[in-house]
Amino acid sequence: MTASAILPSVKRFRHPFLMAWMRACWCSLIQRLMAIRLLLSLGRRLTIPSVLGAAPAPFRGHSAMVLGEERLLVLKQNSSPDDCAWFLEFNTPFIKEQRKKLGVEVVAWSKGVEGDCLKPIVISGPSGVGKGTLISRLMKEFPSTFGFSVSHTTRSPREKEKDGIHYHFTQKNAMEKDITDGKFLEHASVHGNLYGTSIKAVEAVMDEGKRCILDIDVQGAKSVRASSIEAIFIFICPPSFEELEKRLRSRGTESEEQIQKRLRNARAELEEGKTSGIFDHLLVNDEFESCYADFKKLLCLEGLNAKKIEEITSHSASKEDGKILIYCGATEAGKRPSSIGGAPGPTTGMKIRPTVAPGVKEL
Ligand SMILES: Nc1ncnc2c1ncn2[C@@H]1O[C@H](COP(=O)(O)OP(=O)(O)OP(=O)(O)O)[C@@H](O)[C@H]1O
Ligand SMILES: Nc1nc2c(ncn2[C@@H]2O[C@H](COP(=O)(O)O)[C@@H](O)[C@H]2O)c(=O)[nH]1
Repeated sequence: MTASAILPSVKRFRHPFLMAWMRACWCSLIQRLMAIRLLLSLGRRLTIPSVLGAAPAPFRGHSAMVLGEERLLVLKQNSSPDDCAWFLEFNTPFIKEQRKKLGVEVVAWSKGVEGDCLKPIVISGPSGVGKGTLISRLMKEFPSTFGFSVSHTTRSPREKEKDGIHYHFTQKNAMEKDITDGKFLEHASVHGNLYGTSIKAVEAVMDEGKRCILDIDVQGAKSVRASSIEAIFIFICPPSFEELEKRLRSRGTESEEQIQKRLRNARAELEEGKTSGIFDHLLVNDEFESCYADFKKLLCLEGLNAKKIEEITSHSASKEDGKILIYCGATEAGKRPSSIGGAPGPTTGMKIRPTVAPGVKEL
């Protein structure tokens, strides 16, 4: 029996985060009864929130603790290290923004990702400038360092494109539903089709311990910039508009109508890429080898400069089966928590340590 099965009987007494916790987790009967008692004791009319984000698979057995006034840390029992820590956010900046935007109560899941992951890399630029070529080369040279975030799109596959590798090819209705359900980090209508980065796509790369690369358009880059994800934003420019057109035509994958549309959009994208302030770096892809060398230099420098997670002093939490998960709390009052990001993406900076006995441990 899932927690949602008991919801009708307590609908008069609703509390956003407790109800979402009960609905989303498979809690034990005792936990459910305790939660109902708590709800009854609240004695006021509250609302059931919409649950956003890619939720953990249903699980039995967990421990949980409230972190500050923003989120709940849920530790799944008997799960692999890359799937044991989840955050249910109920009052983070993202939640406040969504609440305002959607006009309803919301909570959101964010998966806890172990380690001090290096910042994801967002690459944008007009169609045909060579983003894909640069990324392929990088992935080929450093296959265990970088991982590509496989986007969803409603456009038809090109001849050599494979589902799940180049894109997740999907239908508009299905993608729109997933967007409404909060499963996407960002999405945009590009050249007449829907494109988007699912939270799962980014998590899949992080679960492999790799640095995530996103090839997305300028609108998508703007959305990621506005989110809590800390990434490096790179805009690729062509040496000239004529050369861009030449490359787009020589690729031979678009109809004349599509080429015209992409070239029209390129003018606006180039303008925005250069002037909007979204991008940390602009790279001109003129001679390929020299551009690729600059691209690598830039990533290497950023890697060295990547902000280290601060030392952790506050929260800690226990997990059964001989493992303790230590949550990175704020170091000083007023400083932001040292775990990074959060819904609509994963929360990085978790530290999971094996130990001889379960129990809460101070660092
Ligand atoms: N520096 C370069 N000089 C000449 N040709 C290039 C260069 N870089 C890439 N190309 C070629 O330009 C064409 C477009 O490149 P690519 O497909 O990588 O562009 P893209 O930016 O990923 O496009 P889209 O946004 O449509 O996916 C390809 O045929 C590629 O081989
Ligand atoms: N906002 C997003 N834009 C995306 C995503 N995946 C790809 N793109 C951009 O779309 C255009 C066209 O791509 P094509 O494969 O049809 O040539 C290109 O600029 C990509 O950067 C995404 O997930 N979100």
